[in-house]
Amino acid sequence: MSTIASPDSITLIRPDDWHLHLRDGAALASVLPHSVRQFARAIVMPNLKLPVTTVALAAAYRERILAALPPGMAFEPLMTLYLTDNTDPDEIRRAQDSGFIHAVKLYPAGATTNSAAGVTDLRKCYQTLEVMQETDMPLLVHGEVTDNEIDLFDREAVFIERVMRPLRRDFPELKIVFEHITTRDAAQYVAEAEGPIAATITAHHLLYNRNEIFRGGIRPHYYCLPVLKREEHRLALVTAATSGDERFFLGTDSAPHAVHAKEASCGCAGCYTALHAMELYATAFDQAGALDKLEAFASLNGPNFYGLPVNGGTITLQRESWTLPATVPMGEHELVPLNAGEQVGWKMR
Ligand SMILES: NC(=O)N[C@@H](CC(=O)O)C(=O)O
Ligand SMILES: [Zn+2]
Ligand SMILES: [Zn+2]
Repeated sequence: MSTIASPDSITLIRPDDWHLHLRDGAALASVLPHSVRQFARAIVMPNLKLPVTTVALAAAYRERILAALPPGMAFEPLMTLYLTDNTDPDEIRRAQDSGFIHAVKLYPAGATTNSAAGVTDLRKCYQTLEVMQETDMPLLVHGEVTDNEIDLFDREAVFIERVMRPLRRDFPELKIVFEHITTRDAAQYVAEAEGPIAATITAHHLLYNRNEIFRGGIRPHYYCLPVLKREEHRLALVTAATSGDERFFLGTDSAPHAVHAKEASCGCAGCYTALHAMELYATAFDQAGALDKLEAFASLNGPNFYGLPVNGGTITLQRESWTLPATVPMGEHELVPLNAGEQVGWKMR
């Protein structure tokens, strides 16, 4: 392994982002260069306004992403399909044959941004899940129940009991990624479960607890789903990410929303971190005294789970303070990145 850890500089095998929102159209063109600078590949989420429910839609979306790449920049979009109550099991076989679709995403209907077309009852998907298990197609899970009786902060923990355990009992060989985990419950569940399961962890859930949403007033740019949790949960996530356990890997969940959609009476969920993702992860691992564990988390564990080769090339992160811009363009609008106008203590070279 090529890791050279030192207090002021770290060189890693080029990392990937295993959970990313790129949107479409002019917004896609604005945000894509940020991820391309940071990552060699990304698992691209299918929650467009018109969800990416078929191989044909995924192929067209992939072409739009490739067409929006800055000239001379290499980046591989790893496409996903959006699971619905009606996903045809044969679509999974076509997806597996396509070679460019690497996973299928479960959004419980109503759980998050553009999830209205999501799954209302997982039992409706059992034939499709059967084919996924058989063909080794991973299921990526937004793991929150949507029941209004369940407290917002408990929705991930309740999901484990109500959905994840029955699902994994019925499909023990199905590859599952528990996306953007936010609780000690989820970290423990993934660490201890039998069979092919992994989890992505965002930089913001490693760095912040729920106080951040309310520090000095309501701060919509720290609002995402699943929502930030208590400090004890943040600490459990840091422990998981820095443990060296190959089940945990990097997924930014960078989720661009225009500033007017975030700073509103009913603001959208999502934090934008594509601009400075590796810097934020370096900060979190550095704070934990675990920079030597960053390469496994960012560059090795993901490809290992997905059965893809590790990237060639390296990136270098240096301890150096720089100021995040207040806004960046997003098509005809602007977006406010996480940490806008603040100092970040690491810089990617
Ligand atoms: N994470 C978020 O808060 N938002 C994501 C959707 C998601 O990943 O749940 C988005 O698409 O905006
Ligand atoms: Zn999600
Ligand atoms: Zn997401």
